[in-house]
Amino acid sequence: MPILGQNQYGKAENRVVKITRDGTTHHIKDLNVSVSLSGDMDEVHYSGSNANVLPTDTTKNTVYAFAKEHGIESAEQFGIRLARHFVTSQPSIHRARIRIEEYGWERIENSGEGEHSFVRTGQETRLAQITYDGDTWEVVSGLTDLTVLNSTNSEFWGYVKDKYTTLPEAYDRILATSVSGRWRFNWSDDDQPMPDWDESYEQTKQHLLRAFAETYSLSLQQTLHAMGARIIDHRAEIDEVRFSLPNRHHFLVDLEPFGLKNPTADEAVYFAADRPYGLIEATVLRDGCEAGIPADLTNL
Ligand SMILES: O=c1[nH]c(=O)c2[nH]c(=O)[nH]c2[nH]1
Repeated sequence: MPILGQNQYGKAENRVVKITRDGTTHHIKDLNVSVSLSGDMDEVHYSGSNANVLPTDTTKNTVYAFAKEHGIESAEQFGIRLARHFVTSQPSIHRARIRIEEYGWERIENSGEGEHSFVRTGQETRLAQITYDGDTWEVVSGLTDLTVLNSTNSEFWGYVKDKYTTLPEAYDRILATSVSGRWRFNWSDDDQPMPDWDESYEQTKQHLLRAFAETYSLSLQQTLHAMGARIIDHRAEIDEVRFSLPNRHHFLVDLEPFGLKNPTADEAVYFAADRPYGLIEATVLRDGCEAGIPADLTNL
């Protein structure tokens, strides 16, 4: 009989919005939570016996009940609580992986009573993935869709040229990307003090933004490394950072046909291409640590 391989199951994309009322000032948490469990699941696959199966519907209910019962302190904290619950409460479940996307909301200042109006932030989506096997924790946090641009301090030249190379060397170009990043924490067991997840997230985001802004770039690869290195150097709780950076090319438009010089000393007009795009991906590791974040971030 063919043998069952790796398997996992759970409820994906539970959309949880929690409003907390502090008098007339309200707070909002907006998450997309995916639960994935594995354990003694041979029988349900081989014979259809559901004796070991906690229904995916129950995992969904647990997400909502925990949001009410325990609150959502941070995406990581919420994921840790859920993972611990599934693994410790069900003998047939040996491993839980919780993936969370968090959408940001900003307050709209209004002149009416109370603070209860919000606008979705156009910035990044925050990400967290928590994996627990009853013994060891792995927490990988990150973000996606954080779009950044430097309008100077970027060059690209001195590259390999073959008979297909047409790219002109650039000594002053736009460097733009939409940052997708993941970082792995070295917190792995309950005896270690837990990081302050929100503080860590905010600081890590500031470090990667500062490194992007402050690096005089000779390639997006160099900028990527500077972003990762700055995080490793400043955040002791993080051992590994991986980025996937699409190079959002901006091409100077040829305006000669219209008798216009482009660029001029103080103005330039670009065509912002959406595809194809260069895709620059790399991991930056703390010395002596092993990589754990998969090469393809869509697999995380
Ligand atoms: O920063 C860059 N890195 C590359 O590898 C590359 N390749 C390319 O065509 N443009 C760029 N820019």
